[in-house]
Amino acid sequence: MTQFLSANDAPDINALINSAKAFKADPFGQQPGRQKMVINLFFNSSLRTRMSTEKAARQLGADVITYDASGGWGIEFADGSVMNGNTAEHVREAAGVLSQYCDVLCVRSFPSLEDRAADYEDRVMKSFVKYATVPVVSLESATRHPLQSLTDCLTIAEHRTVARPKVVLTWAPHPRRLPQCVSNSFAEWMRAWGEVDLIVANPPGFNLAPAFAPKNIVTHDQRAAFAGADFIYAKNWSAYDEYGATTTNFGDWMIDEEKMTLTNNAYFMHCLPVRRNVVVSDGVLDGDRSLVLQQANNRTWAAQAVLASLL
Ligand SMILES: NCCC[C@H](NC(=O)CCC(=O)O)C(=O)O
Ligand SMILES: NC(=O)OP(=O)(O)O
Repeated sequence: MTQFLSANDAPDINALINSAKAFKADPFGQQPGRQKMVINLFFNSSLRTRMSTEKAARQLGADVITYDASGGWGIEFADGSVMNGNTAEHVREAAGVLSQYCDVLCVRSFPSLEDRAADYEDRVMKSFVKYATVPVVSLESATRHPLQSLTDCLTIAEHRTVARPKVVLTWAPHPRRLPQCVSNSFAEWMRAWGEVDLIVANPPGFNLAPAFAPKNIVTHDQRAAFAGADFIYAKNWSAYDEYGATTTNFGDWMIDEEKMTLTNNAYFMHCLPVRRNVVVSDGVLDGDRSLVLQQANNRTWAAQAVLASLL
């Protein structure tokens, strides 16, 4: 692996899952990070990604610097721009400088949700890849969250009781408009992994980009989708078609105990952070089929598998 931005960068997902399992069993078992440096650059908030990636780097023997880029110099991404506005340095210099300070560069940069073409070009992440001379890891870009998705594969692999579980990715209400990244990436990885039957349930107008969720796996009937499901993966996302739009007219999309009875005693999954009693009821989140804390734990092992491969 030379970078980690999408499922395309992981030619063998089961090998990564097995590597993550090995680190979970023996966190300090390999130290490919000794005398190496990992830099984490965050343009947006984080709890899990920040802590688990730092922990992963340290357990591999690496040193790690985390930088809150939202409080730093404004970075320019447009080529040929006359920089007489608010941006103080160009990504060409920023990426070039940081590459001299580290062996792996990890970046989080959410979408604008204003300009679909710009967001779906993944310009920020791609610019760091273009101008960095070290491997780049996505900590959630404008379109994807691959470390979360690898974690989700690991968590499903650990908990499935049938070879090919039914997995439902369901839209859920939220008071703010959120990125499509987690959901795009989850669908991308489930399909690339090829070991689950994936259905995506969302209200009309909220279909994900067809490249991630083709029409034949999408339904607008959440209750029908839940029938016989082994895993329910909940997430809000804003609209792709009417880009960035959301609704406060949520309808009956929150996940609660009654809906979970439609499933095959399914596990409940969410990447966190989650809005209680908006996305999911307390009863489901605190219930014994909720995997949200196990998922957050698995973030460390997934990050360790990826960083070990790149270091
Ligand atoms: N990294 C995991 C999710 C990050 C982000 N969630 C959020 O912004 C939630 C914020 C809130 O609940 O206000 C998202 O949906 O992509
Ligand atoms: N799941 C996840 O990425 O959480 P953070 O946004 O807190 O890093």
